[in-house]
Amino acid sequence: MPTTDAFDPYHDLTGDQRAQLETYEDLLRRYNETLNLISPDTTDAITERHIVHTLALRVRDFPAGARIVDWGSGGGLPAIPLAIAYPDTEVIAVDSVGKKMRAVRSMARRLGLDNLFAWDGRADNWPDTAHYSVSRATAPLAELWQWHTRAAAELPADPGPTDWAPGLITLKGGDLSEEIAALRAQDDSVRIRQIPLHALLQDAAQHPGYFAEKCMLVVQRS
Ligand SMILES: C[S@@+](CC[C@H](N)C(=O)[O-])C[C@H]1O[C@@H](n2cnc3c(N)ncnc32)[C@H](O)[C@@H]1O
Repeated sequence: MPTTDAFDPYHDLTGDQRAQLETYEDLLRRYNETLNLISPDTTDAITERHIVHTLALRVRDFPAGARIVDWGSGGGLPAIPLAIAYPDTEVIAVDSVGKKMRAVRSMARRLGLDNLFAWDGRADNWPDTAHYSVSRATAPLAELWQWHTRAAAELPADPGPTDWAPGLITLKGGDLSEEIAALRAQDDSVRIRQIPLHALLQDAAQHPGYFAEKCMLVVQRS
């Protein structure tokens, strides 16, 4: 894993990928005028609050051929930034609100993303499999882990040295001790790691204070 003070969430991205991320920001702002995809308080800081935040997941990589499901994707976060950053993966946005998934499909089409799919329905009914689960601000950890384990498939090859091991990687905020305890009570075979975002994003964020209470929680089978 890169040292936290050197991490750049945009590392390795081509000019085209950076342009796609900018276009996504514009689309998100525009679609948000009629749909509740992101909090209106954040539309002036989309890069930091939504793109940098979700690209923190790039502290490790997702290998080519991986299938990544984003539970409760809303306006495509983190699904769309990941689909842009990892064009050789398949990313599936899942959300129970049909109009949000229609917006995600429409944005994906405009962005020329053919590796991004959107499925509308409840997460526990998703009928497919994935190697990785990601999520931001959707459900308690124990519930996310249930969704992940029901859908989890084995990676066809071992992940590379800079890749995530298969599992759940979720972005959360606040005091997580109760959520973590609830997951341990449900399944004591899991390994849980907490990565604080304040240190990780201190060079990438204009206002690192925003990430003071935020972290990435990584859950894997031990
Ligand atoms: C707070 S929003 C977060 C959206 C997005 N992940 C983000 O970070 O901007 C939570 C989303 O999860 C969806 N959601 C909540 N429970 C769900 C469930 N059981 N199945 C599918 N989607 C769900 C909601 O419809 C909502 O769009």
